Amino acid sequence: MKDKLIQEALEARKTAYTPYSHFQVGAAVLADGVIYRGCNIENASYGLTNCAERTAIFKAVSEGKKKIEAVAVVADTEGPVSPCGACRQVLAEFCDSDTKIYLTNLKGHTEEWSMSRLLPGAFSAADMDKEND
Ligand SMILES: O=c1ccn([C@H]2C[C@H](O)[C@@H](CO)O2)c(=O)[nH]1
Ligand SMILES: [Zn+2]
Repeated sequence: MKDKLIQEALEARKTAYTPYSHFQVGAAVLADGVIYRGCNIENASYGLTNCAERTAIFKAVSEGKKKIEAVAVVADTEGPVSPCGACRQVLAEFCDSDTKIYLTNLKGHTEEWSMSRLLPGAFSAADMDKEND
């Protein structure tokens, strides 16, 4: 599944919309036996850009898949790509702490991370259980 997921992330990367940064990223998430692809989608208003990881997760969730079982991300980076903080938090919402996250680059330099390593101490719904007011 690891190789398949990375292959799908590479395919997804080809659809990236990056007229501003020209930095293409691809992601793929596995949910209930189905792989959802995502690419980064930029905007003339730069801050509205959506990363590849979030595109893939949002596609899965919008199809009713709220449990992500594995993730792959690829970009043309020196070493394995490093997801941004926003994507780490969004991944944490739908992954378990031991969910495997495959980070790689075009040379095939791949690292296998866990969700909890990618974002230690993620904010979660449990943090809101306490009475605040
Ligand atoms: O993990 C990452 C890091 C960056 N980007 C995108 C956002 C923007 O389009 C471009 C440059 O930051 O790369 C992703 O999609 N995922
Ligand atoms: Zn991101």
